[in-house]
Amino acid sequence: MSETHRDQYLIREEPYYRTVEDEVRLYEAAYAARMPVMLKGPTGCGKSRFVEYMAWRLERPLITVACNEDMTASDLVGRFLLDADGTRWQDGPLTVAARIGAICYLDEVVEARQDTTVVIHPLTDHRRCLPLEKKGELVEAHPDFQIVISYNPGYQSLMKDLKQSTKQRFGALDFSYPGAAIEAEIVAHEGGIERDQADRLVQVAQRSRNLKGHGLDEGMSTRLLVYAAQLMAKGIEPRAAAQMALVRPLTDDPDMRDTLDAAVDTYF
Ligand SMILES: Nc1ncnc2c1ncn2[C@@H]1O[C@H](COP(=O)(O)OP(=O)(O)OP(=O)(O)O)[C@@H](O)[C@H]1O
Repeated sequence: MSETHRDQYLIREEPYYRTVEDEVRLYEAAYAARMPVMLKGPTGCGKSRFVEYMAWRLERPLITVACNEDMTASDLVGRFLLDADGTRWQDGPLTVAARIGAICYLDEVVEARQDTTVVIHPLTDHRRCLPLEKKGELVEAHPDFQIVISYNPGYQSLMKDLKQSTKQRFGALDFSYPGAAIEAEIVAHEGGIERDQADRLVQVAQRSRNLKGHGLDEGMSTRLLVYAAQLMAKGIEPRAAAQMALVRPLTDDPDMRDTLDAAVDTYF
């Protein structure tokens, strides 16, 4: 595999990542052991940003796959394609990652069907290999290869959960929305607004998070707070920005919308 091929997956510039706890040290140790890692936490709380940051820090290529329920094992592993000269094998992202020694990040892996998820099993234990059954090849993972998955326990249902035999192949790091001061620092930095405005956005979000399970499936994510901040930085009045970025995406229920709008009005 050519160096150029590997290079295209390298992250050149340091991604902004605000450390929350001990996650960098723990991840580094897991990577050093080439332990598969599961990042658990709600949507938009910094999991993807963390993997990008770690890939940059460790100088490893990063291949990200957004999983969905229509995804098949071939989408991960590869397939034969028909072209003018006949058939040609094309590696899927997991196979590419295993060959070039990338960190392969499977985002929202629980979305994938279980028969798709099991293809990662031989890569996540001592075998560290990937059988390409259709091609009749056994790919030995490059020594730098590591698999990382993200998983939102909140969305879990009986139909959609990872098998124990999958879960128990990973070390897991818990992610959640950071404490108010750190989250405001992130929102101010990412959104380009003053700190006191960011503090207020975080207060609104914290209110919404208390409503989780009481009419809301999820509270406002850090990602949404960054969106609101970005609108404010473009000159949109805070109330309008908060309604557009924080309240409307979250709920279609008129009562809940009024409750959240009232929370916005308290702070802006
Ligand atoms: N600790 C952090 N440091 C820097 N930015 C952060 C941090 N946490 C969250 N963010 C900001 O929040 C945004 C959303 O985070 P990210 O995309 O990593 O979420 P995620 O947890 O991967 O969500 P999903 O599961 O929906 O993919 C980022 O683009 C970034 O702006």
